[in-house]
Amino acid sequence: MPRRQAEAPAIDVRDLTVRFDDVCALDSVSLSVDPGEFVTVVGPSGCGKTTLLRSVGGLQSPTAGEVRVGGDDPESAQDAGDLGFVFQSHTLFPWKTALENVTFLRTLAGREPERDRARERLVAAGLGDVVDASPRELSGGMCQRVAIVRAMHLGASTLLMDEPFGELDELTRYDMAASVLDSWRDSDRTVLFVTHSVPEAVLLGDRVIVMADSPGRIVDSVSVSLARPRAEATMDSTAFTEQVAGIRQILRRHRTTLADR
Ligand SMILES: Nc1ncnc2c1ncn2[C@@H]1O[C@H](COP(=O)(O)OP(=O)(O)OP(=O)(O)O)[C@@H](O)[C@H]1O
Repeated sequence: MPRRQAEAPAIDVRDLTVRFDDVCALDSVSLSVDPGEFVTVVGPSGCGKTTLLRSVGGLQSPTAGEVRVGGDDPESAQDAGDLGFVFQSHTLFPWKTALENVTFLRTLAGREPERDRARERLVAAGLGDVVDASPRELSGGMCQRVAIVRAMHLGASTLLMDEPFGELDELTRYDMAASVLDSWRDSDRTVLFVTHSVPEAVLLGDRVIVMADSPGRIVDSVSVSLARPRAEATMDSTAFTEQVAGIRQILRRHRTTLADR
């Protein structure tokens, strides 16, 4: 019998509440993500985006509610190599080269390292000259790119990305966005992607989840009606500008000021 339940959502979050002492980071959040869907999450600082991602990844226990990944609990999904992560700051192994960092997670998950393919991915990410360099020889942005390549190379069916482009300069940001979109299109991978940038959320996502704070909650889910494939030029279209403006309006409507708290 296949381990994955065919009809199960890739990610199923039900009535998830996470409290830290007197902070309600997430208040009864529910979210269902279809297999193969690319879902982006935006919201003000402190609204619980990272807590949501960490909960889906099994790195944060719920105070109440439930999280399933492909029908399993997140810990089992992670053990099976079904979950890949990219965090705001990279978590490379300092004693391994860029290439070894990319192949090592596959080995840990019991898969073939596919070194040649890993090398190709690094070259495509503009890292061809530093394949054999160690992280301490690379800039922060280069390390972050290695971490993104590593997550894509792992081949996990669900990828959780938390502000992965935060450390990258403007142009590299769009190069990496294009690379993530290419890799996603060529797979049946599900992506949950947190960003502070509404344009980035619209450029990448099939759907944008809009969150608000105090308490952290989902206030809207907006389908992105732009055709794929999308590229930097997509951002010049009127349809793109309108979607971005619509989401910014939702964010503004739910914005709390310090005086509201
Ligand atoms: N381990 C923790 N202990 C105590 N409070 C925490 C912890 N983790 C998060 N919080 C609090 O929970 C709330 C949500 O934090 P979280 O990092 O999920 O927000 P975020 O939307 O990702 O923020 P940002 O956009 O600034 O990264 C914040 O008020 C934060 O201070």
